[in-house]
Amino acid sequence: VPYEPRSVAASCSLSSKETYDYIVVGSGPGGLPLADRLSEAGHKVLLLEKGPPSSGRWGGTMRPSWLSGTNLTRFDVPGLCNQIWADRNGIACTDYDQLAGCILGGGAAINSGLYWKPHPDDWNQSFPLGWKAPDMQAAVDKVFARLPGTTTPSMDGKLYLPQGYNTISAGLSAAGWTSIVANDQPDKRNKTFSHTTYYFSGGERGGPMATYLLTASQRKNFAFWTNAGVKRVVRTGGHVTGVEVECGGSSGVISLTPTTGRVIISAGTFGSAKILWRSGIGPKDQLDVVKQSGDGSTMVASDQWINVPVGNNLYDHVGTDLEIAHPNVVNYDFYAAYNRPVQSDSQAYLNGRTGILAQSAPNFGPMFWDIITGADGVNRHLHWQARVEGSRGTSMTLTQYLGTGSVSRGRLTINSQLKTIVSKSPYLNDNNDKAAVVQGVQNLRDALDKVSGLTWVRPSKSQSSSAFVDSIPTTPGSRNSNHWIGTNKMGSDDGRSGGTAVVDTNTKVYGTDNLFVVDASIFPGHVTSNPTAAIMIVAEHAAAKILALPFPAAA
Ligand SMILES: Cc1cc2nc3c(=O)[nH]c(=O)nc-3n(C[C@H](O)[C@H](O)[C@H](O)COP(=O)(O)OP(=O)(O)OC[C@H]3O[C@@H](n4cnc5c(N)ncnc54)[C@H](O)[C@@H]3O)c2cc1C
Repeated sequence: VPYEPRSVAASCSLSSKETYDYIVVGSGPGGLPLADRLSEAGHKVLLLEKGPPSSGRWGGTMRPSWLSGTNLTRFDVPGLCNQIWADRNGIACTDYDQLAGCILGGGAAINSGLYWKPHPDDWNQSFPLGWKAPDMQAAVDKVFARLPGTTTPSMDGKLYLPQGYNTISAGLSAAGWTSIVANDQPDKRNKTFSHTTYYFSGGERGGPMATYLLTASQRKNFAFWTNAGVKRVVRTGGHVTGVEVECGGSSGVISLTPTTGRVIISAGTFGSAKILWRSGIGPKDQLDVVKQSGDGSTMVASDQWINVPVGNNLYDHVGTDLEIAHPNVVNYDFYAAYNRPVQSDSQAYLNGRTGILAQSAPNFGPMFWDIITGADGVNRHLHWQARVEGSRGTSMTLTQYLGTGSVSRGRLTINSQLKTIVSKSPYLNDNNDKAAVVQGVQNLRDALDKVSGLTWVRPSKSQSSSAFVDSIPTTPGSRNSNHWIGTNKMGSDDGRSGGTAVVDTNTKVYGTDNLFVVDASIFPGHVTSNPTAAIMIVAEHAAAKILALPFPAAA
């Protein structure tokens, strides 16, 4: 029943004649802050989520037997996050060729919870005017006031199995890299290292589902439905009047408040592009594919199509995995913790939210950073994350992400089964991007060279950094980081007239007057580190901009 404060989502009600001031599509780190801020401002808001509930708080039920009788699911326990690699049935979206969460919370229900205040360059290098670092500070503060994050997720304040962290950080320190508290010093991301910051709280995942969604759900002017997927927006020219929703095997149209209603699409880098294409918004070649698909007979007429470059500007952190081994490193079997947990560990977690299972699998840390200035004068940011995982019992994998400053881009397209496809890989299409990755690998090898007892597994001692980087294919299968951005790029260069942008600097889709996109898909370029915090910050900033926008005059 809509409009009652609730602890679980209502089921969809397609015959409802209710109208809404805002319909927010998608409950990831983009959609949840929006839904909260818009309802906080007194508007009548409906949040539509395609997937099922995740966290026990919201009625989720997927749990191993040792969580029976609790209100916890696999999504709530940080140490069980690796389960996504073992079993993603009913959790991952099936209509993309890449991994994404189609579940309440989106990526924030299934990810490892790594959580970073962005470096000023993250905004300044690629975001448009109005979205530079000083403009974003208020939104940064709002997000971190709601969700401060922690470097010690276990409720006893201890870090468990820190041997890997200690080994690598001692090596970096000896090589002159500096220890920082990452979220206290977001501008220090050059030859620095820190403990891992998570958005977890109370020993559980928490995150936007336990903050923004919680406050929204307490308002009578807020409703949310799970298992309710949006097929397309319904529009007349540039004015959206509602959304077509599919749930429980049927479909129907949920309408906006006439004239002043608005739709915010926050369905993620793949999902938001797909909804736009199905709504007749995108490049002609992609709309032609939709026209030929099962959607064709009910698709908006071609003279109503809005030609903007949806799907271009696709990017993801370029992942490059190195592996070392060291006798001090202690491995923990997080996969076994699902069905056969070490009794003392599961009890510690259940009794007081303490121990190794309050930390993300597979035991991350340290995190470290490097900035490489390219021959083109651009500063490229490298984020490194170490985790206890690899081919040996004493291995650690050191993953390098190339983010801020990278200029390579790919393309997302849609096929006739309406599945989104990464048709042009976005990794290392630019020589200076590649040179930064190679230099970063070399800098790390130099830094860890003197660590006594450390063995390089990958690359081997004899392989050059350049040959090593060349040996890894530049395909999503070998390089993806699951940090996809960019398909609905934000900018002031209107994509209808040869520009690169799909949404303007108020996040409104060009050619429409009440359709917005707010999620990772609007990022013009990447940020330095794992993007969840940055996406929430973008959502806070967008909420303020959208709330300040005047409504169109009544016809
Ligand atoms: C395995 C994994 C690990 C990761 N680890 C980290 C990490 O540790 N730290 C970090 O910062 N980032 C991490 N990320 C990345 C991060 O989770 C994503 O960048 C982020 O969730 C994207 O946010 P979003 O709001 O743009 O989209 P999403 O989180 O993808 O949310 C989109 C939501 O929209 C819903 N949706 C889609 N289509 C429709 C539709 N048609 N109708 C209704 N609803 C729809 C989806 O079900 C989903 O809930 C990870 C990602 C993955 C997959």
